[in-house]
Amino acid sequence: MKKVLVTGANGQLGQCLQKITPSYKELNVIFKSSKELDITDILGIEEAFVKGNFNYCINCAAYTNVEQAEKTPDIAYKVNAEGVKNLANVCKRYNTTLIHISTDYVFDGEKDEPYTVKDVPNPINEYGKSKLLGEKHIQEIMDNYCIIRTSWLYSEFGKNFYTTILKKAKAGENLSVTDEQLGCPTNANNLALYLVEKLIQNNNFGIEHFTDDYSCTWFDFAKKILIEHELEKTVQLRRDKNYRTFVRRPVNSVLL
Ligand SMILES: NC(=O)C1=CN([C@@H]2O[C@H](COP(=O)(O)OP(=O)(O)OC[C@H]3O[C@@H](n4cnc5c(N)ncnc54)[C@H](OP(=O)(O)O)[C@@H]3O)[C@@H](O)[C@H]2O)C=CC1
Ligand SMILES: Cc1cn([C@H]2C[C@H](O)[C@@H](COP(=O)(O)OP(=O)(O)O[C@H]3O[C@@H](C)C(=O)[C@@H](O)[C@H]3O)O2)c(=O)[nH]c1=O
Repeated sequence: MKKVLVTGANGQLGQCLQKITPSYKELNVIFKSSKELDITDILGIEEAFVKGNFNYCINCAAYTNVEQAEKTPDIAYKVNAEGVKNLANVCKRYNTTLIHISTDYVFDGEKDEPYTVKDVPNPINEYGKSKLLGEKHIQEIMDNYCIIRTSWLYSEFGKNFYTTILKKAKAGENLSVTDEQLGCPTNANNLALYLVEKLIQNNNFGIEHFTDDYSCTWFDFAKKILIEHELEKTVQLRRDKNYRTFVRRPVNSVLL
């Protein structure tokens, strides 16, 4: 039986993991929400690990509000860099393998081709910079880790592009969506399945990229969402070249 701690358990990916792990009898998974375990609280983490005997920690905890991170970067760095550093230190001490989730936004988006794990990150916004610092802390501190970069996560849980577009469309709002970014929408349920398979196979080292293997623009993705819900005839979807946003985002963040 493998004992696994999941941090940030009430977020999107955490909830996808909560949905599937009960059917894996070889895993004993302990889920901790931000209220139950704050990764910026060193003593709290220590207390969880001293009692825990965890073989693995899957870190789903993060500050993911890209717009707000640009306005108040301190909170993003506190969670995405310092919080991750805390986890890396404690995982090392208790011989726990850390599986950490990172993002396509560590890249600057200027490449004409998909980004591989060999490409050098160069984030262009505070969220991406804070996530890259988290990656670096893990690499400096640990040997037993897996950093999985993914992109454009969506699911039925929480606030993400999919649920936002659907909510707007169902409320009858006309949509205006940027076609200025290219990336890989990834169903968080698929990532959850991949993570569980990794735990079972004990196959967990270094940096990886995981996506659903097709790329499109946010505009294309919005169109797909409308079609899936048979809303394409009732809602007007407009291509937007100047969607109002405070933050620079990578133009191409397709991961290979
Ligand atoms: N969403 C996306 O499109 C993508 C996400 N990722 C990465 O995937 C991972 C999972 O993302 P996702 O599930 O979508 O994100 P969510 O924002 O849905 O979930 C993140 C969770 O982390 C929790 N959290 C925030 N601060 C802390 C803290 N100090 N201690 C413990 N928990 C905390 C949040 O709790 P609370 O709500 O209470 O603040 C929330 O439940 C993250 O690392 C993210 O960077 C990568 C690529 C794309
Ligand atoms: C809701 C909406 C967004 N947009 C634009 C804004 C943005 O450029 C893009 C996507 O919107 P979002 O708010 O989902 O963008 P964003 O928060 O940048 O999404 C990112 O989140 C972080 C956590 C990641 O790690 C990334 O992989 C990526 O998923 O679409 C529109 O053009 N029209 C709309 O109606």
